Amino acid sequence: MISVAEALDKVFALVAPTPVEEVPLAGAAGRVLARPVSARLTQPPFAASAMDGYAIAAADFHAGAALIVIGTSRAGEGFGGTLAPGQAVRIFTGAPVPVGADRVVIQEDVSRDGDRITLGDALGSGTNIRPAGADFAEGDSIAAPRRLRPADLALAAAMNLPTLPVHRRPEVAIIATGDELVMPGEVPGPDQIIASNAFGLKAMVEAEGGIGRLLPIARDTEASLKAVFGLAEGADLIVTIGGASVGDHDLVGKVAADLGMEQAFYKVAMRPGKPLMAGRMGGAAMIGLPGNPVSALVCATLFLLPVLRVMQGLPAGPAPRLTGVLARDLDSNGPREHYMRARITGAGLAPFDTQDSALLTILAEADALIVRPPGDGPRRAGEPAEYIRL
Ligand SMILES: Nc1nc2c(c(=O)[nH]1)N[C@H]1C(S)=C(S)[C@@H](COP(=O)(O)OP(=O)(O)OC[C@H]3O[C@@H](n4cnc5c(N)ncnc54)[C@H](O)[C@@H]3O)O[C@H]1N2
Ligand code: MOO
Repeated sequence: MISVAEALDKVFALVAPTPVEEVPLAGAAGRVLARPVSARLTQPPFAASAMDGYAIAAADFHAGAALIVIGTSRAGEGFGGTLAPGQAVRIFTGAPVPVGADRVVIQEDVSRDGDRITLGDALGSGTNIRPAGADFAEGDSIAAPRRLRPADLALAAAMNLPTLPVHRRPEVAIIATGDELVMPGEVPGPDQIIASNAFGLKAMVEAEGGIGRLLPIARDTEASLKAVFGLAEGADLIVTIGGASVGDHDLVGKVAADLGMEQAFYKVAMRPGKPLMAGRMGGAAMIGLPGNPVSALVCATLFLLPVLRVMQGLPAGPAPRLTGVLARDLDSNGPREHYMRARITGAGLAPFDTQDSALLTILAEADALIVRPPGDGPRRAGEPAEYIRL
């Protein structure tokens, strides 16, 4: 059995970034910028007032100065003339600072009588002027690759970039397998349960920037599995759930091989998630997840999300790990890397008493996976431990 790190490298080797497409800013949130983009203009394009007040010359900046107001500069319409010492221009936030003015005195520090103003006794020290280019200059760039956050979109808009080059959303076909499964809302037979994993997986795929395509449930026959694999045509990645283990009805590996899958690995030294497989199948990468709900979603956290990032042009790397302290003692770990469902509490990381990989209620309550290396000795409360945030 290979380690989680080795398996992850093999999964990364199965995929490449998707092609680049140009999308309107309004649809670019969460997408990954594919190449650097440059500002088409300078911001602010002119020296601008940061406050509402009066623009004056430096020579007049002293308490009690009496000045004549000769015009107005407001955002969208500046003052066309030149200001001389002894003069002031009424100015508003965002407006161009007139030629000849060196600072803006806020209106709270000024008394006005008709066209005359007198500066007060306690004047603030700042110029209240934002120089041209204070934010960015024409040609300045946003680096790539980069997951676009709201502030990035506002910045790109300010740079006068109406569209951005991003990687196409990877399309992920999700195939649940098993005779025991029916869809939510259906009435299960006496030996049946509801297919749940695919809904969690689709949500994970979409939160990471991909498109999740739920295919019909494949039954435990070669013909049914083959038919559903056929429906995955065109996907960048095929994810199967279940049928991965060693039982007589675990057919995913066999059918995938019959359909030409080149297997990169089968079985990983991890808990949960041991019967994980991956390979390439036709034009797509394929990841075969174990059927137990927690195993499927933990494997997706460790493999599917990182691989989706790579497919969108982001650097290859494992699920980010943080360090916390244990809220209670832990027994020694076995030979597989253990991802323990845990809660982050005031006292530290508190693993749930039961770690059965079938229990979705526990996973839904968990906000961390404590990572225990293979063979890790017993641990005491208060010792540091690595974890993955859920
Ligand atoms: N003799 C052995 N038996 C098992 C081994 C082993 O090494 N030797 N490994 C166990 C481990 S670990 C896991 S994990 C499971 C994984 O098995 P499969 O991937 O073949 O999964 P299934 O048998 O199809 O299903 C397991 C379990 O999960 C339920 N399931 C499946 N799909 C869904 C779904 N879409 N939504 C909700 N629940 C689902 C299924 O009904 C089963 O209860 O194998 C162990 N056995
Ligand atoms: O490893 Mo299985 O994935 O324990 O439930």
